[in-house]
Amino acid sequence: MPIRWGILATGWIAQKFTKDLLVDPATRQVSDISHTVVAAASSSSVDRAQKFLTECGCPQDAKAYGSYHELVADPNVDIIYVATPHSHHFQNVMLCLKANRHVLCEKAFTVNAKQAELLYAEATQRKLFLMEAVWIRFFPLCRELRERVAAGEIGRVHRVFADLSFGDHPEEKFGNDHRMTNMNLAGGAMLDLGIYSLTWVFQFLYHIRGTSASTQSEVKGRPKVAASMSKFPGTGADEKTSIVLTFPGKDGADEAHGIATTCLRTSFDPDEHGSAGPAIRIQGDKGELQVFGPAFRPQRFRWIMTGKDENLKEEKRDIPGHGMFWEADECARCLRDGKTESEIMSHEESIVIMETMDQVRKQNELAYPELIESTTYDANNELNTGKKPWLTIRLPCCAPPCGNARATAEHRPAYAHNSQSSKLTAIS
Ligand SMILES: NC(=O)C1=CN([C@@H]2O[C@H](COP(=O)(O)OP(=O)(O)OC[C@H]3O[C@@H](n4cnc5c(N)ncnc54)[C@H](OP(=O)(O)O)[C@@H]3O)[C@@H](O)[C@H]2O)C=CC1
Ligand SMILES: O=C1OC[C@@H](O)[C@H](O)[C@H]1O
Repeated sequence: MPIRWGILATGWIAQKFTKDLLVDPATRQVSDISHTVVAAASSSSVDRAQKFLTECGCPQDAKAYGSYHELVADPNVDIIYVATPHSHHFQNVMLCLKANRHVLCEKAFTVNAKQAELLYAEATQRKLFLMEAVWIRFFPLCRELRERVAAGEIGRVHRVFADLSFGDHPEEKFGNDHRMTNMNLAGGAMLDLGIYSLTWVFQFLYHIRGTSASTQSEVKGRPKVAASMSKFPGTGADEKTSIVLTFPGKDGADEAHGIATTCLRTSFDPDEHGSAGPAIRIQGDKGELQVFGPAFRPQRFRWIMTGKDENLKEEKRDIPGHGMFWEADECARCLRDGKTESEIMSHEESIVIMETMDQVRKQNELAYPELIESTTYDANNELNTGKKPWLTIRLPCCAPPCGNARATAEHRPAYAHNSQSSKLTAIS
């Protein structure tokens, strides 16, 4: 029986994911599970949900709903894919769980770690499957690289650099209302892009530690965090974030460093031909593994071994589609096998990464509005019902401590600075 998916929200990534779900698994040599889409919901309108189903090529009898509440109540849905902005994830996922639905939720999983803990606790208590959709972890390429590094191919890993940055002009490309920059939608480079840089660091300095003969002597532990953020003048969301993580070593020795960076103004690949080199470098005492960006959809890598000549030959792994089906396959297998979490993206690791990002934000005084930082679930709040009056309300950042040096008087009438409480402040 195919796994029956319900899609919650009908935006950009929902469309990519849904089309991937409908790709024949045989094209990726998968035959043990399959997927179908039985419903989609839009908080905007039922027409939008219907249009989405049609455009994605979903089965004719898939149901279109004009609210998230109707979707979660549909008994034909096995698992719901949550594809709203991160600001909404806590409320939307809890809505699904309270209706006893399994869930795959887009990254960043939540706005803060406490929200993540509450969701995972609710899922565990209800024996429901729940996973953060960090899709790259399920790429065959990433599985292979984790295995080869865990097997000791580059020796003990001492340092990982990882970057995901876009060289856009964010004022022009996103403005102040887009989810990438809008504080009300938990905008900013770190939660959206930096999470991939962190994922690369965590895969090699956290996830695989202690899992093989070669990493058994390594300690697995939460990193120390030191980070710097610079803010986007229009809204105060982070536009540049650089994080240095120190992972513990045995008896205080052999610590490893992870350097995760993200930026909305400089590209990981300025000429779009790869001339800038690898976006990810995993450095061990026997050599270095380099992975070419984008960090969110890697296809090429190379090994550079200490003291060897034939080093620079690249290897490539093709993706027969967008690449989101591999995480969906993992969900299907977990449901089939009665698992409530995936070992590849565990609840615990998802929480540790959220805690890391909490620390980065705290060190840099970045707080989101109370509505979206809240850990109080409310089935009927606007994040679940799709009433969006608050979208026109902007949080601010034209004065200390937001650090927005470029703000000028002309910004000020548009924004109400409220850094003390982070509450939304209405503007006319
Ligand atoms: N894995 C990946 O490669 C990617 C993951 N993402 C993640 O997916 C999530 C969504 O991103 P993306 O699809 O690009 O975003 P979009 O803005 O394209 O879509 C978000 C959807 O959420 C719903 N929504 C509900 N309330 C709001 C609101 N107040 N403002 C905006 N949208 C609202 C809307 O659907 P409706 O009206 O139908 O309810 C909207 O279409 C983010 O968390 C992002 O990090 C994004 C891109 C790539
Ligand atoms: O997850 C993502 O990956 C691709 C990016 O374009 C997008 O902004 C981000 O959300």
